[in-house]
Amino acid sequence: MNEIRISSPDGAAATISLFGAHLMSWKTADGKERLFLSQRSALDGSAAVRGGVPVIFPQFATRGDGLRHGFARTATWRAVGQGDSWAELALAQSDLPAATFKTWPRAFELRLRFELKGNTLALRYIVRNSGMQDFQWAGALHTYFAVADFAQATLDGARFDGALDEIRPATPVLRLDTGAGTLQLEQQGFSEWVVWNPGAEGAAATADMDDGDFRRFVCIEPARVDKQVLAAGAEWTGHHTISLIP
Ligand SMILES: O=P(O)(O)OC[C@H]1O[C@H](O)[C@H](O)[C@@H](O)[C@@H]1O
Repeated sequence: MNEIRISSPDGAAATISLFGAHLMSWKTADGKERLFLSQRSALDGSAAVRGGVPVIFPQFATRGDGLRHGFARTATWRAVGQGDSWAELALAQSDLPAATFKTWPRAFELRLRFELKGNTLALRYIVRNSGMQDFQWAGALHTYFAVADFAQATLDGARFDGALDEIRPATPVLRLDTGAGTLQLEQQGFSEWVVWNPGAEGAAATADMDDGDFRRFVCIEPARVDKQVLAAGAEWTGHHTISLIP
């Protein structure tokens, strides 16, 4: 998979794949990897990457009759801008294979911008309706945070209680103690946080995950789980900003 690397002067670094505009790795300046990536994940473009930050569009999970979690995570995006510490990728309907376009025949453009500012990673997600008709879409930034031990990690001070798949209100700020530091998660523009971990049984039933992997991550996803209208010519912007805090 073609990848872009960005870094900040203090040594933070990130890797983004054009396949899915997928953030594969984010290391803070202390050299610690902050995202989980399954060692069993297909990394050849044959399936969505299991880990990192999958970009979900235009459907969340199975809430619709389109592809599970949409097509953006398995589409090949274009790099449209890059500096040392930032990169921007785009996907429009003309980038999709005809068979995929047929499943969702709308004129759109997505833009994903990744920027490192010291120990902060800023993601900006833009959805543009470039057509003449309104459309409905749902989406998310399905972030897999690496944790030292899922049973010990806390979110806003509370431990997780086994397998979970929760939709929570979009409070602007959450604090995740990963066991290797505290991350502050901020979102704007989305409607929910989805918090997911498959637990032992779910991990064992997931082909592209090791059985014990459920201990190594928690997904906390700024999301818009239900489809909402985006008017013809309109644009939506969402932000997900993650900071390692002292
Ligand atoms: O296996 P995937 O298609 O990547 O989906 C992984 C998970 O994504 C979200 O977090 C959903 O809330 C879960 O219900 C789903 O299992």
